[in-house]
Amino acid sequence: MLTIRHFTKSYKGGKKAVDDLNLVVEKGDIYGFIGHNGAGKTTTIRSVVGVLDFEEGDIEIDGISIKKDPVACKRVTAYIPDNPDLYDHLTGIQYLNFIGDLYSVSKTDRERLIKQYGDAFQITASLGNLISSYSHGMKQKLAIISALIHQPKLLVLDEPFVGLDPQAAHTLKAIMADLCRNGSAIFFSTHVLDVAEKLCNKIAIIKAGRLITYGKTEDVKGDHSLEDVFLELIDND
Ligand SMILES: Nc1ncnc2c1ncn2[C@@H]1O[C@H](COP(=O)(O)OP(=O)(O)OP(=O)(O)O)[C@@H](O)[C@H]1O
Repeated sequence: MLTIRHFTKSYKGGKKAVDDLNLVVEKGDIYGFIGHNGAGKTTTIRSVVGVLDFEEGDIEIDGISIKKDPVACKRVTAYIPDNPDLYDHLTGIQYLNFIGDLYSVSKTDRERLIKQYGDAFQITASLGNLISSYSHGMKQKLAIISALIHQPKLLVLDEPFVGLDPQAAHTLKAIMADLCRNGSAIFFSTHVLDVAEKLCNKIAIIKAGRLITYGKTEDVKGDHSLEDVFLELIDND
């Protein structure tokens, strides 16, 4: 579903933020992307979703190169950034309908999914209110619902659990598992290693722009906790 080949990205005047990264996310995978601050996670994620240009390598989504046909790639991808920037002057429901229109979601699917996810995140009663009146967590829930209503083949999330209350985090984990059981793929960054360990079937660890290990969670962590493996790799590699 997502293939990253020899991906390399430098910012103007800086060293390589990501250097020769290769990764494959298959249908049904929940792939956790972990690394210390500044390791290159957001740079990779923003390039995968077509927000950031890159000079070397290629990224394919569902077999299509993001460089050759970015619109086709975006049509099947949903992206939830770490700090979603929504339209404050719209109500929650207006925003969801705007996204539904962009992705040509039918009226029936739209109503069903907004009800399903709105109820799951306990935000249905607030959807008629202006986004400017929402708390940070409510904005994050709205961004998540807007990503889910177009039923993406690939869901990409940057630090999705930061700012969510425990109940919302629990709901999101259940939805992520459900999506992947139904054949979508998820690629997400996180610093919450115990969540990554429980939720992800695959893990990649990045350090200073280079992947230092990746693969099935049980192979990456062996008999140890993911936290122990991560700390050891980050210290010793
Ligand atoms: N707009 C930018 N201009 C210049 N350098 C940047 C820019 N954005 C990121 N970088 C640099 O690229 C490297 C990777 O940053 P990135 O944001 O991808 O890390 P990250 O793994 O997402 O970190 P965090 O966990 O703190 O969010 C860092 O050295 C950072 O300073």
